[in-house]
Parts: sequence; structure tokens; C-alpha cells
Amino acid sequence: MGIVTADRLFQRQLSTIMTMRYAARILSPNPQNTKSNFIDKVRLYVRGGHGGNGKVKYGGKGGQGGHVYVVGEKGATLRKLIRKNPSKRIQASAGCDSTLRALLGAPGENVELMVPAGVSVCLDSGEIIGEVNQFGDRVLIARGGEGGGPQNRFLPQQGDAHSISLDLKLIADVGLVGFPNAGKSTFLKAVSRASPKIASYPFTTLKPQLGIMNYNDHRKISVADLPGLIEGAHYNIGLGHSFLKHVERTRVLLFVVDVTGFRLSLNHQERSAYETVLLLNKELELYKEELVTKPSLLVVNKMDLRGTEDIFRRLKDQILALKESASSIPHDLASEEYVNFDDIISISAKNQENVDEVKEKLRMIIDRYDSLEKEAELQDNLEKAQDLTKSRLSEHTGKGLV
Ligand SMILES: Nc1nc2c(ncn2[C@@H]2O[C@H](COP(=O)(O)OP(=O)(O)OP(=O)(O)O)[C@@H](O)[C@H]2O)c(=O)[nH]1
Repeated sequence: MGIVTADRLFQRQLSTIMTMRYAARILSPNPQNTKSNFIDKVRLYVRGGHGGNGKVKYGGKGGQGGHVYVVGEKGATLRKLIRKNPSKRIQASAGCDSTLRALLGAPGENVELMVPAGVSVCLDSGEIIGEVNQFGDRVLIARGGEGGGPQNRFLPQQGDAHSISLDLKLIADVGLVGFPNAGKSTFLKAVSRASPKIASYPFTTLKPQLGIMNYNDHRKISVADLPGLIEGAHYNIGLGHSFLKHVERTRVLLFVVDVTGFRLSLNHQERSAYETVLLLNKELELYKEELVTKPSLLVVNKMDLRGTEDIFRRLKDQILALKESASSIPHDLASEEYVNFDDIISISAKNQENVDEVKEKLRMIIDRYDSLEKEAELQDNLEKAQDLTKSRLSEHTGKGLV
């Protein structure tokens, strides 16, 4: 009887795993879709440390098990967190036992998981147990167990154990990235009902301006026009970090460059459209290298101006040959890694030319991104089911059922 039950349980769980594997396979992207390494959601299994044993004879108390925290840190990314903890299992250490020399056992060591600002911590039930909104914020995600002692009849407690998700809170699906005057506000106005301020002087946009792109099938995609970026933003020049921190919290980047180039003021060097793209890349990378791995699209604006066709053609060739020509790029413009644009599209935001093409392309990228996320979620569930199967089987084995 017992054998049949365990066998059935195993069969059922195996079939769940196979179904998930199949689903993961059909959702798996084609090779050209796998380039984004940007991570905005991580699922972890966390466990607080076990409490130490008390010393019954002398009333000694075992040490408190270590806690697990999530802490906001400048420069942290979810990708780095995974690199550091590839098993995605985090366990704080146990409290020390009470001994004759140390009746009060030392507490176990805490574990701190460093995350960027703008992360919410959720349980599998969807309940949010805390948020990291700025550097230094600290959320307790798994409490260590109490040490054994007179207060608990010398029975040390286990630490909390559960799965949690760390989600980077997004401000919008698409973030517009470009130097001042590139035409970001004009583009936003062309694709949505937002009415951002438009002027022919830089820094018209001071706060992220949100717009919603509506599609015929009622799909909605949000776009944030982010405050103007300039050379040196990673040093916090101009609107610097206040701009860059918003970039992190969008799913797709839409680079907008003026086909005629950019010059901040007469005291600044004149930059061609190609140099502008290189500088934008560099600013993002210097702030956080992971940003250049985000899914991105490049739009070259102001194509209604005369003589711009040739510039666009040249620019496109230069960008497509970027990787091969990387070693010849001057140091002040060079990056370690270059954005892999999904497409390069010429537009005139002012005359609304080609903006619908950009809108459609953005939708395609986001849909692909969604399927990648679903695949990762399925993979997580698959691992969870495998773990569950293993632990159930070992339980049954322990009871002599199989
Ligand atoms: N000829 C031409 N001019 C454009 C086009 N798009 C924008 N402009 C002009 O470029 C100037 C700057 O446009 P904005 O949309 O304010 O630029 P922005 O990138 O949002 O600028 P910031 O708010 O400073 O970041 C304005 O004078 C626009 O009218 C275009 O497609 N063609």
C-alpha cells in the first residue's frame, strides 16, 4: 500500500516536472533574444541560523541564530547578488552552544544581501514584507532561532525558512535615454498623450515625465522621459545620479540621439551623433556596467532636417561595426562593453515620421522580455518542484515506504 502511494506521488511529481520542462522549452527564446543579462527579479530560499544549545545543568543559554537581511547598497545589482550566491540558497550561521566557559553562547553571524535601492521583498503568497527604497535601508527576511535556555525549556529554536522574491520596482516599461535637446519630450508627446514641456534649450525635462502608449488591442506600455543626461553624469555632474537611478528601473531603454549631434554649450566640445551614442554608452556603463546589457533600441531623431540621410547611413554602419572597431575608439569615448541595439530607426519626432514603427518595435522587445521572465519563473518553479520531490522521497524512504 505504502509503496503504491509513494510511487504515485513520485509519478505525479515527475509528470508536473515534465510539463514544466516542456513549457520552459516552448517559451525559450531564440539565440538572438538571449542577450539581455539585466536582472530585475530574483527568487531566493533564505533560512535564519538555528539557535545554540543551552546548558541545562548550569542554566546556560545557547546563542541566537544569525538573521538574514536585505540591505540597500550603492553600486549593488541583483545580478551581482546572484553571482555571489549562485545556489540561491542563503543560510545564516547557527548560534553557539552554551559551554561551561561561556554560559551565554555567542550569536550566529548575520547574512546581509546587498541590493540596489528600489527593491521590494515579497513572500510567495505575494505579501510584501519590506522595501529597500534608499541606500542603508535594511529588511529582516529570515529571523534566526532563539537559543535554548531556561525560557524555552532548553529547546533551541530553528530559524525562519522561506522563499522570497526581490523585485526591482519599475517606474516604466521604457526609459528614454539621450542628451538634452535630442527630442525625447517631442517623441513622448508623439507616442502618448503626455504633454511634456518642449523647448530649444537643454534641461527642459527635470523630473521623469510619464506617458502611456496605447495600442489598438488596448495594450498599454508606459514610457518615462528621463531628465537630460550629460557627459560626466556618472560623477554626478548635471542631474547625474538622479537620472541614472531612474534608468535602472525601466525594462527597455530607448536611446534618442539628434542626427546632427550635440553640444551642451560653447564651452563644450561638439559631438557627432556617433560620439553621442558612445558617450551615452559610457555614462551608463560607468554608473553601473549592467545597464548596457538592458534590451535597447536606438532612434536617430530630426531626420526631417536637410542632408541627414547620409549621416544616418554612416552612423548605422559605424554602430553595426562597433564591436570590430572598438579598439580604435578614443579613450574618452570608449567603454568596456557596448549596447547591443535591437534596431536602429530613423525618425522625425516633430513630424511624427516612423514613430509608429518605434512603438511596434518596443512592444516586440517587451513581449520577448516578458517571455524570458516567464521562462525564469518556470525554471524556479521547476527547481522548487524537484526539491519538493526529493525531500518527499527521502521522507518516504525514511519511513520505509519505498
Ligand atoms: N527638426 C526637428 N526638431 C525637433 C525634432 N524633435 C524635437 N525637435 C526640437 O528639438 C528641441 C528639443 O526637443 P525636446 O523634445 O524638448 O528635447 P529633449 O530631449 O526632451 O530635451 P530635454 O528636456 O532638455 O532633455 C525642440 O526645439 C524641438 O522642437 C525633430 O524631429 N525635428
